[in-house]
Amino acid sequence: MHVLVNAAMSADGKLATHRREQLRISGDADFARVDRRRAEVDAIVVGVGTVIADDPSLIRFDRERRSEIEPTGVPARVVVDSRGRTPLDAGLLSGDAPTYLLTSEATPPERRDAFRDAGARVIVAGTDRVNLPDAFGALEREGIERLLVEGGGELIFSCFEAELVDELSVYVGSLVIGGQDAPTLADGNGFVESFPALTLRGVERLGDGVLLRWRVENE
Ligand SMILES: NC(=O)C1=CN([C@@H]2O[C@H](COP(=O)(O)OP(=O)(O)OC[C@H]3O[C@@H](n4cnc5c(N)ncnc54)[C@H](OP(=O)(O)O)[C@@H]3O)[C@@H](O)[C@H]2O)C=CC1
Ligand SMILES: Nc1nc(O)c(N)c(N[C@@H]2O[C@H](COP(=O)(O)O)[C@@H](O)[C@H]2O)n1
Repeated sequence: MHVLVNAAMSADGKLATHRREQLRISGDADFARVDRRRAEVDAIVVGVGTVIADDPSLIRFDRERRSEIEPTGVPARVVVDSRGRTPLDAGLLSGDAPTYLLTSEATPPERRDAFRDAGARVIVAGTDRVNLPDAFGALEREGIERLLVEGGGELIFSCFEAELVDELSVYVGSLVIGGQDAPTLADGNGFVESFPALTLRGVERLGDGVLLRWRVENE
């Protein structure tokens, strides 16, 4: 499996304001690039914090690019949600794309059934919290080879912590958001002694911001 993390942050490293409301950090050129990347993957992944904050639908992608590389199918949507907090009327449960709910045993069976009734494919991995290596392994067995993780910061940190990330792309927009409680690119507990090593692969001006691309050097 190949895992790409892509997100947009302010010059001070924030993904959104401290109110955790969706914020347009990318400009048109970067959104068009993200749509191309979405078209190239098998699934787009977000954490339940992002679902609650943004209610994304994740069905926007560059359809021309998709038809060039993959004549059939659309990218699936995936939410990482240990306790089944995703609202049953969430945008990513509607539309034609398949949706996976990666959850844990903490979600009661009847809540899991409600997600199935809403059309989701439910994968249980972990006792209290989603075990990401196991959950991503289950996605792989479903034929999902290319994953695009869009955030938010807590999920991105966990993906790095579990050494699941192969590639990192960050669009740095020309704004300062500030706020010690605003989400950053990698939140969670943070690393203390050993840090993921990155190799810089690209620096590109896109509109009024900069796209940075790294390869992740997992051992
Ligand atoms: N600028 C950008 O590019 C983007 C910005 N955002 C912004 O980010 C913010 C949301 O980020 P954030 O609050 O960090 O939430 P996340 O979207 O990262 O979701 C985190 C939640 O996912 C659940 N989860 C389950 N298993 C795991 C696991 N193994 N590791 C980590 N999380 C797990 C947890 O909830 P539980 O325990 O209940 O399961 C956790 O609280 C919003 O403001 C949104 O707008 C989001 C995406 C992109
Ligand atoms: N690349 C990027 N740039 C920004 O400025 C953003 N705010 C985001 N947000 C991500 O896109 C999701 C919404 O997508 P759809 O509207 O459903 O297509 C949002 O939930 C974040 O994951 N991304």
